[in-house]
Amino acid sequence: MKALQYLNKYFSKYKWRIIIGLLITILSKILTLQVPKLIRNSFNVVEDYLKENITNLEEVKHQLLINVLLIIGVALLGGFFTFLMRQTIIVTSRLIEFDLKNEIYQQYQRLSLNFYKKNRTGDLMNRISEDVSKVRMYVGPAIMYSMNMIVLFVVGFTQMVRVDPKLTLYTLIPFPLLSISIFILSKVIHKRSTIVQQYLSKLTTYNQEFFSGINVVKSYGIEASIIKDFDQIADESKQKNINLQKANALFFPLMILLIGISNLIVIYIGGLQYINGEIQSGVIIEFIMYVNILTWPVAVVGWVTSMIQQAEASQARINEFLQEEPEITNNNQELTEINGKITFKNVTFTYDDTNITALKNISFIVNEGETLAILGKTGSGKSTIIELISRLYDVTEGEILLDDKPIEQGNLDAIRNQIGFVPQDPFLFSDTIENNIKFGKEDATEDEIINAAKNADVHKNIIDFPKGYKTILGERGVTLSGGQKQRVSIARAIIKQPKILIFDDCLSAVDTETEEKILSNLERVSKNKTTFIISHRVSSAKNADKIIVLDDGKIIQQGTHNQLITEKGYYKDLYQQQLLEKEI
Ligand SMILES: Nc1ncnc2c1ncn2[C@@H]1O[C@H](COP(=O)(O)OP(=O)(O)OP(=O)(O)O)[C@@H](O)[C@H]1O
Repeated sequence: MKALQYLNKYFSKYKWRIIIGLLITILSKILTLQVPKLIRNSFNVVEDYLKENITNLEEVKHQLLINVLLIIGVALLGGFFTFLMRQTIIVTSRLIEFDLKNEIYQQYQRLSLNFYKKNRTGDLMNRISEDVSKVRMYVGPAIMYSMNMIVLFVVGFTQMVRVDPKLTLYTLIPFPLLSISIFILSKVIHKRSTIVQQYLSKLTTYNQEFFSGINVVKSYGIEASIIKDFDQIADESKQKNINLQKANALFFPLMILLIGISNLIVIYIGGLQYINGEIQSGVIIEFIMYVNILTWPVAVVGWVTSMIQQAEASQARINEFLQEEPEITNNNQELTEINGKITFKNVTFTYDDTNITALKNISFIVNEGETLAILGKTGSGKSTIIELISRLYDVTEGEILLDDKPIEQGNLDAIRNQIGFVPQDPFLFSDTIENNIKFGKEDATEDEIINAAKNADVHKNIIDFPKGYKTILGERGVTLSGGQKQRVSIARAIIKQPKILIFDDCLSAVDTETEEKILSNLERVSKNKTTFIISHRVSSAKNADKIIVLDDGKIIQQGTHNQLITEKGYYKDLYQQQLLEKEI
């Protein structure tokens, strides 16, 4: 129960709702338990008339009518309070669920990129949906049924003892047996349903991967083997489901058997007492009703216990994430002004998870408004430089200065707000093209959006779609080509008019002619902005103020285009090779 203590703050936040819920529960159960008493009275009145203890038939009719009206009234009122009980407690559980989801979501936003690298997306999604739902079952139904059970038992038991202590004792004999057997059965059901759930997610994951990779599956013609694998998982899943249903199928017969035994005891012992003249016939009916009313709360004990166990496990998983501290912290709360000068001083960086030293002793200076092009073979550390500038990671050794001050001392939001980043593999949301571009600047006007799209050379493609800028992208919308995606992503970065622009190999999917056009537009757009261009093409780098060439995390060449084409090395080789390709 330790993990669940985390929820105490929410219980305290909603304490009044919970207290009112508790009071309503008590009221509704007291009312429910009036019905057996009234029925006992009705039977006793009839019995008294038959035994001639009461001789006036009109009086009997009158008492019966009053009892019937009271039964209807009490049942209606009890129903109304049961409705109110659900309204208060279940609604409170939904409010706590909402708060908890928001808390986890805010924590997700706070955490650094490394956290996302270490944890799988499925796991992140599961904790905020599945695990929170399981916790809700504890704060809502589990608490409601527990209150229900306690109140019913205390009130019911007191009423029974008052009427007939001996019969009460006999009636309750099967109850421990009932709760133990249901507890054991609930455990079996819980175990089996967990396995069924695991198979369900196995099936979902399998299908999700299959649908995502449908192109590969179809082009390799391996549908038959996919179907075979699917059949196997589906067959195992079916078997586990059948096992679960077998356990489920035992639940009701077991309940009915135990209720039956209790009823038999009441009839037998009560019957003997009646023959001996110790009780009236109404008491037997009253006790049969108690058996039926009290059996259900006992039956849910096992269920409630398993709900609490599951919630405990889920909350422990949630707490793991909630207690995680972001590696990158904002050390300056003041919104600082940024000009865009970037200095790398002997920077070395090692990725925690793989222990790969991606950058080794890197130094360079990019003045405000200058353009730096970074070239190098794949895996040489180009993207890592960019991640450090955006402070997605902090350096392992050395120092990065922003406007001559350590980057860690700047306001994190201000830095990120002043960076327009176009990643290697652009991500567009399932939303309109317009909103995808505006993502960089929420309050952008239509003119600004069109202007950014024109500068990214994608405006003409967009207006060719029947719905233009309102075209929906993504799974149920239009699929853009790789080059079109890159250009929408460029428009998103430049609309922000940031101080620092970063293009991470983002022109790889466009032809050289479009590349030329975009580059000349960007030259205009990125005037006075510090710009980083990562590329595999000399054509993207040649106009930069400075060029650095990386190999295995080290700078092996640096200078301007004119300097580097005269120097023997990677840059000159690449230049000549790409010149040749152009001529061919
Ligand atoms: N998130 C990460 N976790 C661990 N190692 C990483 C991570 N990202 C990159 N690396 C490793 O760091 C090295 C440099 O990678 P980086 O992505 O910076 O290279 P790159 O020059 O941008 O390559 P490419 O041109 O293929 O994009 C590689 O060996 C890579 O495997």
